Amino acid sequence: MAPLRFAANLSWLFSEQGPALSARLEAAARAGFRAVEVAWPYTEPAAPLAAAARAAGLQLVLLNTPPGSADLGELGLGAVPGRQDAFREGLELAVAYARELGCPQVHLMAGRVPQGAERAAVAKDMDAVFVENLRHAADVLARENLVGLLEPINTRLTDPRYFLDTPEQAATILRRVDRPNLRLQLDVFHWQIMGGNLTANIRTFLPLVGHVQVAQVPDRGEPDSLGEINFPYLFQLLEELGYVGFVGCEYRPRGDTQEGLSWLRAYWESRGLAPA
Ligand SMILES: O=C(O)C(=O)CO
Repeated sequence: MAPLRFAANLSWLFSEQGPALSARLEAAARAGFRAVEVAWPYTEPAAPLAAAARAAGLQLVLLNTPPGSADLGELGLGAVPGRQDAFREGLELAVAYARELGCPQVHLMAGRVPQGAERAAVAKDMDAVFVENLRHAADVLARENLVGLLEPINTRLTDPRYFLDTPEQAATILRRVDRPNLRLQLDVFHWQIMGGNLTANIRTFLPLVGHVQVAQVPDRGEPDSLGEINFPYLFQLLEELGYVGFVGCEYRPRGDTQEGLSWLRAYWESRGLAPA
């Protein structure tokens, strides 16, 4: 069984280093990471960011398509009717950053039920828009040898208006879009909140999974913080099932990020891996 490869999510970890991604990259490398992910790197030019990642010996493995308009309360545009042009523009930006940064995966954010709309009234239209946008995105990504990811985000605790919120919904959409370079982003935090049954769901949906993210439930802290999920068990399950993608550490440190990484140092030690 190959040990899991962890990626530091620089949008959540190492915030004590300040907002500059270059400082967070250096801190992640010092902590022993070899890979990172960033939600939206677009506030910084791509070339210096790529140089900083190379200098730190880090691979960027995931970034998101842009969130859209804060004024409209948007968090992604993939499934939002009337925003197809903006989704395609955002996709082009994400692809340009992925190309410059050598990032192989793009999280194609579905987005929220628009303000003022009722989910039941717009769900069919949003589903059709999402499928059409995903077919376009898959073809654009394929030309760059990139993978697109669909992430269900829980609507019970984190984001009640998000359009895509269960692995079943995501799997159905993936089947309808039917593109080999579109895969599932398994965020354990969201799956636990939306229904748990993690062992069975991971076994069922892992063939579709291109990326995993972890955080404890309910406080979204470190995997070894007090909560519902037994991560040593889940890490072993992912290894036994032969998962070879990355595991994104997308959680809110209780204090200093480095001090909170004892769970990962313990994992590396248990697998005979000495951080650099
Ligand atoms: O909110 C999350 O879990 C995400 O991964 C968004 O990028």
